[in-house]
Amino acid sequence: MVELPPLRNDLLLRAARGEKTERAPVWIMRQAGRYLPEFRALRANHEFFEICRTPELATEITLQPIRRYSGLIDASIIFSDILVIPQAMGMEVLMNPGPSFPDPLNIPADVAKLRQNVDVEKELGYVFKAITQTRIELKGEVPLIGFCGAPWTLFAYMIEGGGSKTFTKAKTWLFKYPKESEALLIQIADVCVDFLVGQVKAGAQLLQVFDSWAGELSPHDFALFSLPTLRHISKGVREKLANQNIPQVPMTLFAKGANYALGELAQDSGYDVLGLDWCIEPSVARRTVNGKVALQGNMDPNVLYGGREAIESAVKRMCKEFQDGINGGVSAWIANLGHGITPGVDPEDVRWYFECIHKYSASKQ
Ligand SMILES: Cc1c2[nH]c(c1CCC(=O)O)Cc1[nH]c(c(CCC(=O)O)c1C)Cc1[nH]c(c(CCC(=O)O)c1C)Cc1[nH]c(c(C)c1CCC(=O)O)C2
Repeated sequence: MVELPPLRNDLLLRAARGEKTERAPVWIMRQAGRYLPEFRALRANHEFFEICRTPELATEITLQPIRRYSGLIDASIIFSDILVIPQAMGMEVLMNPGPSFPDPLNIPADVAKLRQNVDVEKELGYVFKAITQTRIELKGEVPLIGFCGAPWTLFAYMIEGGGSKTFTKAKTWLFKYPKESEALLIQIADVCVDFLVGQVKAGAQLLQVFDSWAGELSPHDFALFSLPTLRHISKGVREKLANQNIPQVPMTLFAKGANYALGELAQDSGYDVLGLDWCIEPSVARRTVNGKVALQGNMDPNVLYGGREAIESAVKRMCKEFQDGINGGVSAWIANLGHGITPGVDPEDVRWYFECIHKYSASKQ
């Protein structure tokens, strides 16, 4: 491993480990994205996956929000996409403008077309290079988050061939071919484990798993088809890091829409932080997880379209909901949105959001 600059702002890592912090660390999902003019300018000249595969470009985009919001933002997240795993498994994925798979998995026999035993160094080494380069260029200003998609969410894309409103095809697999589905889900989870371990080796300081479609499953089916693969990932990553004498990093799970499973996820899923969407009151989430994990979230991203007053009052209320009442500080909370930021938000309103988090989450000594 190359020598990387030491971290100068560890607020995110302390909160992720469950510590009370002087104020909430803050970052936003999709913080390097289309709402930023500097992103759109670079994106105008390059294909989406070309940027992902070119470490210099991925590094540059990762750093854009860090530069713009220097001193206000407490984490960077490597610029990439959850769909690089299906690509590593041998599938073609286009982005036009949403993701689309020209040749999705139609029947279980199609799984044979996938690359077995994926060599992540070979297929995804470009992400590792981007991570190391970003760590060097960050000069320790904020920690760098690595990530991957959760098996159920990736399975859904690989079978639907893109986004979906009904998930009919993916669910046909679950209910018609449950054994084959479980096998494919674990096959994906194994790639996730190696990919996440490789990201830590390259310099990622926290890992986040995105189960964006968790809320499409019933609680029963989430427990049957998604949760075992999420556990497989947390356990597998920790074991592989331990075996290779690599220090552990905190792990976050964002299972969007799976608020029904919060209690169980907090108990024993192996994640240190649970991400929340905006459909649950923070105070309810706090009671449910009962101090067993840190929480991340959860303002509705659309509040950012509502102007400064709306943003301030939503942040103020959210901070109060997450506060533990001792001296107004926050315990184990990472401020974020409840999902990714969308195009069209004014970057200056995002600055205001960060400023409000700093103001209202600070402990009053
Ligand atoms: C489901 C999912 C995807 N990708 C991702 C998820 C999980 C999180 C979530 O639920 O939103 C995760 C993701 N995608 C991207 C990141 C980069 C890091 C970050 O800034 O958060 C991360 C963490 C960049 C991106 N990924 C994508 C863009 C925009 C594409 C563009 O530049 O044209 C960015 C900045 C494209 C993408 N990628 C995906 C979709 C559905 C789309 C198109 C629609 C959309 O933009 O929201 C798949």
